[in-house]
Amino acid sequence: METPSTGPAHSPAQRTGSTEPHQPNRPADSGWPTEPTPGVVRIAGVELGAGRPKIVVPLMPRASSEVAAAVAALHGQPVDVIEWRVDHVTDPERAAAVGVALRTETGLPVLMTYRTDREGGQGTLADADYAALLRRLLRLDLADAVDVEYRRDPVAVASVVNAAHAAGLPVITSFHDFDSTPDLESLLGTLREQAASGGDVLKMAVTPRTALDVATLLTASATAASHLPQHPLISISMGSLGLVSRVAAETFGSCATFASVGESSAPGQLPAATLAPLLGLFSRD
Ligand SMILES: O=C1C[C@@](O)(C(=O)O)C[C@@H](O)[C@@H]1O
Repeated sequence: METPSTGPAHSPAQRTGSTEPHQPNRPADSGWPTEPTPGVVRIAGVELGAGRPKIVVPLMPRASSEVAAAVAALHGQPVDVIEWRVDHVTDPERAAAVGVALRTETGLPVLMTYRTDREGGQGTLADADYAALLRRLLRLDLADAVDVEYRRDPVAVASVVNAAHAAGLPVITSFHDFDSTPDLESLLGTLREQAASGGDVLKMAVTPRTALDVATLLTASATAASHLPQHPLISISMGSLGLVSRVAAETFGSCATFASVGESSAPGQLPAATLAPLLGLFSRD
């Protein structure tokens, strides 16, 4: 079975195969196929939508001084992609310095995410400032993919989507519900809207109250996997009740799953080292 990377053994040069500045998802740099494979999205060469679900580990440094320790903790851990939770940076003016420190400390691909409290994060930026911050960090080449909460102001969403795509980077659109699990039609509706707003990978993370809610999320995931085959999905039923969605991700068509190393960023995340062998158990390879 294909296994995840373990920790920050990669250097940026190893990742791109060159010592040139990192230009993710640009085939000329890396020898990646020039024709995109349908339904596969690459984050700096890590394929979402092919093979086993990829393990994404959120890191939440508040300042650049915390980056080295956060990255060191990844050593020997199964991790494919780092999610940089920009909303935890105490001063948004310092976010670029944190991103540079991350790039310096690890060659692992970086998914950049900024969330407000409604979306499970710490951020307080209004939509226009949120979009401006993400666009600035993208211009500085501090991410290999960006997450956008698609229900924000459409103008702000479009500006981030366009900036990412202009840079050759994929967009993960997200829908979070920390109170409930919408019904099946609503969940499928959010995925269709995410696709229409430019998402390459579509994510839903919802909260179950009953086992049937978990089943609803899983049904939405399996249904969308066959109806929207161009878009890899990430489907999460949060909390301990929804754990099956994280470990049986592959069974229900989810291309990635979030896991912790140290602090977790959402209810129900397992430690990456616990999750990796469980993903293997559910693998069809
Ligand atoms: O969207 C997600 C998924 C997540 O909420 C989870 O449930 O694991 C964790 C977040 O860090 C990430 O941005």
